[in-house]
Amino acid sequence: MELMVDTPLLDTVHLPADIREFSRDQIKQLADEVRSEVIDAVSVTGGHLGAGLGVVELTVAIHHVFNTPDDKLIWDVGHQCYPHKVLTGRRDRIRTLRKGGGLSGFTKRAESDYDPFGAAHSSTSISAGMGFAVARDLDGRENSVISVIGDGSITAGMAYEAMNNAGASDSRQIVILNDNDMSIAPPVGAMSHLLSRTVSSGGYQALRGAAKALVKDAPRPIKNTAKKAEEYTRGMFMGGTWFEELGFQYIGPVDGHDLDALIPVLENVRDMKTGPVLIHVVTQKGKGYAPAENSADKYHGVSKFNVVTGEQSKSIPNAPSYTKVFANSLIHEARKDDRIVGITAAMPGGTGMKEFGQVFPERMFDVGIAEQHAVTFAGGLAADGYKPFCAIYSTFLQRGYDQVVHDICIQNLPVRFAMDRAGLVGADGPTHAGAFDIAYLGCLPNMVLMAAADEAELARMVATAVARDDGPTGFRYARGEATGIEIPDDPQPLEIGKGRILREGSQVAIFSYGTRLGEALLAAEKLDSHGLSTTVADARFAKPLDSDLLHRLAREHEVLITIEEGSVGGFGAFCLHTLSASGALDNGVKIRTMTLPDIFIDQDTPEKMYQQAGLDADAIVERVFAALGRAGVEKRA
Ligand SMILES: Cc1ncc(C[n+]2csc(CCOP(=O)(O)OP(=O)(O)O)c2C)c(N)n1
Ligand SMILES: CC(=O)[C@@H](O)[C@H](O)COP(=O)(O)O
Ligand SMILES: [Mg+2]
Repeated sequence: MELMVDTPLLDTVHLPADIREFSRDQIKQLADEVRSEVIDAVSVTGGHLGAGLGVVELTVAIHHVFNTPDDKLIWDVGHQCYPHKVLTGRRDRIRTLRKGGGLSGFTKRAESDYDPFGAAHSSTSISAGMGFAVARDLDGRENSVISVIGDGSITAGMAYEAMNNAGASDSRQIVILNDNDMSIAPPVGAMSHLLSRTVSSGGYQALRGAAKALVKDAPRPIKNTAKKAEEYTRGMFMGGTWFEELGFQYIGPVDGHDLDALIPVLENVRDMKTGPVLIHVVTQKGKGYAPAENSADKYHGVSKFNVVTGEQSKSIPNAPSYTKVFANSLIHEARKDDRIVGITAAMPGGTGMKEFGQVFPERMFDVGIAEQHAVTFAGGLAADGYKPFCAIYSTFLQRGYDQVVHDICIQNLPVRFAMDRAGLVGADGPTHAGAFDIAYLGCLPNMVLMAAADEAELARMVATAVARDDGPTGFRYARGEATGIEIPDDPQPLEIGKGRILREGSQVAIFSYGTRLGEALLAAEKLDSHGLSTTVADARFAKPLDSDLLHRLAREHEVLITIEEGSVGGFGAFCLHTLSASGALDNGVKIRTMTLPDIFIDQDTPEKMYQQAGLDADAIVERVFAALGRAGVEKRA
């Protein structure tokens, strides 16, 4: 491995066992070297930087004090785990982060014994930790279980479910609350206010000041006692009470960058053999790297960057992102209709709700990492006459699924679900793929489902969703850049359940749903060159399907291909159900459904992932040839 930074101490460390006997000064030097290594590595890989920089000292201290991997260390979300990976035998691969065949950008069981539980969706660590703690107790083991959860992630309902259960149990579990007063954007909600009051209360500060003055020149033993008294007072003033009422022993807040404070606290907690403990650690997201510290988002997610200047490499886009098109379209519609409101679950930037909120600050709501609440909150708004657009990535909407069924569809409430990141998303890998929304929403009565094949279609689908006020609507669109085609100035609503034909042929029909349309048109060109006249149609709707169009394609062609950027059980299945119900399959049409394979696909570039998934133009051609029993086309280069 080519060393990019000067890390003489880190070079001697392969696993945490190598740092257990380090002196305090060595631990401090090691933390500095780990920080340099992470900055250098992410400058070439891109990825999540700010969160990891904020937990460098905490990571080194935990692995120094606890006997990992026997002591279980569970990271919430896992985007902050790069320092952890550097210290747990993966430094040699750290520059493969988020690349095809490389390290995952999150913790992953299959990757290391030091990753006892995978993550990426937030707020799971306390629940998982309790599972490990109870298993330990049932086995009669003595290991520690440490869950590290951020101030953003602890706002999600699942964290309260876990604390409610853990707080009432006598299972020894350590929860470290990493409070950096940031989520992806600044944190929102009452919990965030409670935490930020923790160290800033007037009364606490006054008492602290008086105590400090009293013991300023006192001998060390008195100073130490005063320090303990100060810590206890601090905890009593604030959040500590709240957590203690839940059954956790609260310790903190502790400066998460001060190893002289951190290590003794971790050692004490390690040696306590009592019930659940919550250590409130205060850190700074992006700590130790000025460009991150000084940026609004603390370099939460970055592309490759220049280490000296912090300047990120930006590719010049040929087209706006689908997110941008969504935001602009919603703003355009909201200017005409003041009943339109926008909702995000802690992702204003990623969903485009930030732009919407800049124009309509009183009509945009960031509810924190709380997708379940976001959905039913939207339901309440819709039930009382508003037109809520719930902008939640496809993958994160999974967190609010029962709310979609129970609160929205059964009551047939006109909530609009704007599902960004549909399909495969690249570097974030399987945990973030928007693979299942067609299947999990298409099976729900009352739901209308659309997929945008390009940005003009997305703009029309936003208009369609605005116009549909008699039930729930979902529309999906891909991560990243759109196609560059022109967007209508005043997009008109689509006719519900109507698809469109883009290319007429007579032997093969490709019925596409979503942005695979581009590959379908490419495949049609290739098939034509092999003498196979090919029709290409865009379904636009997975529910209700354009049944007339589907039956026409099945009736007038020898081969019918359906294709979607979704799992089995989605658009293709709906087509098969429809054709089988009418008996149209009896006429011998050779129908082949092309979906994502029934596996979780590891990270790579989206193009490579779709190639692996068998959803690119060559794969379409191959499926047609196979259906016709003809020799396959020349193998792709
Ligand atoms: C269920 C879910 N919703 C949204 C996200 C997107 N997300 C990733 S990190 C993050 C913020 C986490 O904030 P915090 O827990 O405070 O960690 P920090 O980045 O501050 O270290 C969000 C919203 C997610 N990973 N999981
Ligand atoms: C860690 C996490 O869940 C988010 O940061 C996510 O990686 C954002 O995804 P996008 O980069 O597609 O917005
Ligand atoms: Mg945070």
